[in-house]
Amino acid sequence: MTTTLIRNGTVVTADLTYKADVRVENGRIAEIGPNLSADGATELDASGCYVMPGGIDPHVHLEMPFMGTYSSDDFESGTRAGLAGGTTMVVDFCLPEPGQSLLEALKRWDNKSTRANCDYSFHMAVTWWDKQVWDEMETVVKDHGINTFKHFMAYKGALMVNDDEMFASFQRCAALGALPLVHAENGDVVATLQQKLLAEGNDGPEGHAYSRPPEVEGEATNRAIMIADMAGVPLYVVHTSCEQAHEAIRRARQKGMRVYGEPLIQHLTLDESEYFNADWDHSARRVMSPPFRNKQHQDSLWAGLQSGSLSVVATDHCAFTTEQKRTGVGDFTKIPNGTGGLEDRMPMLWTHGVGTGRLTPNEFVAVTSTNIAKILNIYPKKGAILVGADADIVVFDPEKEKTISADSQQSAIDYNVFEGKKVKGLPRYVLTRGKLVIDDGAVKTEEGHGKFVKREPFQAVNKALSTWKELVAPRKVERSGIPASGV
Ligand SMILES: NC(=O)NCCC(=O)O
Ligand SMILES: [Zn+2]
Ligand SMILES: [Zn+2]
Repeated sequence: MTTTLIRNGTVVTADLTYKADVRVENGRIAEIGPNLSADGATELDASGCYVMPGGIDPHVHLEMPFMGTYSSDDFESGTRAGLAGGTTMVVDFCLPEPGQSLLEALKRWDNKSTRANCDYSFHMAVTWWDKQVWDEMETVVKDHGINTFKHFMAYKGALMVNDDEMFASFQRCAALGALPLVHAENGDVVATLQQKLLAEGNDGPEGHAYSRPPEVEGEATNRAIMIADMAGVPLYVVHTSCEQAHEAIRRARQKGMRVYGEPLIQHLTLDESEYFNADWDHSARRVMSPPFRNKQHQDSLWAGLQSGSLSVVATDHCAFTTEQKRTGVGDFTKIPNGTGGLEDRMPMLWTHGVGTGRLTPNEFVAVTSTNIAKILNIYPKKGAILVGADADIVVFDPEKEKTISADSQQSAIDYNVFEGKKVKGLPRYVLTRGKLVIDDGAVKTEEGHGKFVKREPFQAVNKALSTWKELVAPRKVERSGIPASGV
């Protein structure tokens, strides 16, 4: 493999900013320092740019079977879109059908992902529960390198699990050194509100937003946090969209609980007015769960990123075409839930975060890459600019501008929820394990270059929690002089 020298840039990591060149050899970072010699390396000029760890998007659904169809970006177009925007690793969700073996489902995901242009990993979803699932969770962790398990508290009658199943699975995660994830919405309340709205003739896409008020998310988030605490396991809450859910996470963290919240770039930058557009297609294209919220909720999410109560910015990239969305004409509950964002997460967050002074460049790196690398137990292989780390690097030009448009995007769908938004801050170069794939606007991705990233269990937080749990476990009180039974 070629040697590459990234020259004259400013290295920005989650905790440091300094001028240095970066040498890449055999897919890894080989040397970092001032004025490194070229030695026949291909040189990339990073003058005026920041040299940062490539983004990690821990929440994507590529070719996801959902609501009677499949999301339209697969591992090829999805990872190409990610790379174009500076994201060099994605984590998808393996979804067993109810009753299906977790290991069977994994085979399907292994087949789909061979087309990936960048490295990837999987979360395993727990979509049903019995002894087989309990058994297979161990194989998933120990033999397949998957240390995260997702639980849907919504999508009643499809992916949803109940509290008893969730508690059992969380306890299993604790024993295996794995991290449970939750989609936190009260699925029973949502289902009831959906039926009520439809009965009242409220069948348009705005009905989707009305059926999922912030309270259904706040309640479920708090419930999941309490269940995780009782199981003695950390918790990761995906797509945190509102103050009610953020409040529950903030409160738990202040009490010392290990709970991580993940806002999406969509919730940070788009609001609920999208659902009241007179154009049905416009609103339906933005139907996702949880729905977009108002400005107060957005302010809460930004504050969470600034103060550290929220940890990661993701996309939940789950892209459906306009035609697919139209399945829900006359019944909003049939509109496939999901929006795109993989190509736009980094530029949109830079523009609306760093560009407005809400985030520092170091905080930007933390929430797009380093924090999630630590949570997933893949740091510093990923999420770092350090000698020995994988050369997943974005050379980011803070002056480069564009207007987002579906006409020029990599995603396979026919629209973009950020259409018309101006961004300032874009990749000049992107390297995935040392391979230059975005070269000053030219896309040179290689299908199949991406490799599965195994993740070890028992990260430090699990160990700390299990030590504490053992210390405070119920213990029988040994008594002398027990009185005779009263019976
Ligand atoms: N978020 C969404 O609407 N679609 C993808 C599936 C999920 O994450 O809930
Ligand atoms: Zn979800
Ligand atoms: Zn999702």
